Amino acid sequence: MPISTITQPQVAPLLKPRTTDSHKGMFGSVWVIGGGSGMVGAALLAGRAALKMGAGCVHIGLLASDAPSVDFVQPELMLHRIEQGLPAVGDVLAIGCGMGVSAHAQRLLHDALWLDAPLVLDADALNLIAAHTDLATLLRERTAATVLTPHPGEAAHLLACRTADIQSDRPAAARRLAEKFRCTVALKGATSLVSSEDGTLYQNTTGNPGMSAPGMGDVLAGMIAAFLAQGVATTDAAKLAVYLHGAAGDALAEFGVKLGMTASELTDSARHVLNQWQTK
Ligand SMILES: NC(=O)C1=CN([C@@H]2O[C@H](COP(=O)(O)OP(=O)(O)OC[C@H]3O[C@@H](n4cnc5c(N)ncnc54)[C@H](OP(=O)(O)O)[C@@H]3O)[C@@H](O)[C@H]2O)[C@@H](O)CC1
Ligand SMILES: Nc1ncnc2c1ncn2[C@@H]1O[C@H](COP(=O)(O)OP(=O)(O)O)[C@@H](O)[C@H]1O
Repeated sequence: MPISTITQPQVAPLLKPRTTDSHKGMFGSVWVIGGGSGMVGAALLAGRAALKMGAGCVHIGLLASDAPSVDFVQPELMLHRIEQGLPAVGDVLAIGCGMGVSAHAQRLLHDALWLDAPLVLDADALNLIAAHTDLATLLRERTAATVLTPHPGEAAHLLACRTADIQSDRPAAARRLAEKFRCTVALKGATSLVSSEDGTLYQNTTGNPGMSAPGMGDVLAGMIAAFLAQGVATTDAAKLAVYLHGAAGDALAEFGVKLGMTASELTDSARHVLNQWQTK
């Protein structure tokens, strides 16, 4: 099956310019659940990215016992410590960033998979699904939109193979994941691939090695969630986010920010690129 390349003219119009009488209620609410002990930053990065991609409101549910109650860098975010069950999440839930694989994380993911709301599953949510067949079954049986965002290591866990096997035939891996779990899949890495549920493949050519830095995947998960919350269709949201994420990295590289690029800088760059597209 041919693989089409994602282009700016395809993805830039997917997010419509705002009307003059718009209000925040029109742009959806995103919840991010993750941030276990020592990895609160992953959930903050995802939540900040969702906010800066235009989501109407963003809540972050943190598992860490020492979770902060406010993000002083981005006080627009609403932070919650999740001690027990899944809260009433909004329009879209991104779950897994820095979440860990504790029994608590496993229970939260179990309940999330039952939700009739779009989900973005990243990082430890993927590792948990790889490790627990009941979660994998729930995922396959979901009817609401789901996007999986594995890096090659996570993809290998999900397909019970080695990272090298994934890398040796990335298109086959992306398609197998989409068909196995009946989801849209963004298989990350240099030249990320997006597969729709039916196995249609799209390759992304934006991005550069400066992006091989911690937290970049957390930002991508937040971006996809924000676009879903704003009404972009599932596979389109993944394509838009993957292309824009790479383009934001390329814009930073053009300014000489290569080695030492940070995920926070990439988020701001993505906002800049997105706004440039909207004014053209
Ligand atoms: N600030 C924070 O709080 C942050 C927290 N974070 C959180 O940390 C948690 C652990 O997530 P993580 O991805 O760092 O580790 P992990 O799942 O063991 O995978 C690493 C292994 O995967 C592979 N691999 C990955 N990419 C590859 C590629 N392109 N190409 C090829 N292989 C690739 C490679 O495997 P190998 O080649 O060794 O088999 C590599 O050794 C998670 O919850 C995350 O959200 C992070 O987001 C960072 C910021
Ligand atoms: N060499 C590269 N070229 C293009 N994109 C890259 C490169 N290295 C990393 N990326 C992108 O950065 C992100 C890294 O995500 P991930 O591995 O999940 O990191 P983390 O877990 O630290 O957030 C992915 O979207 C990936 O496509």
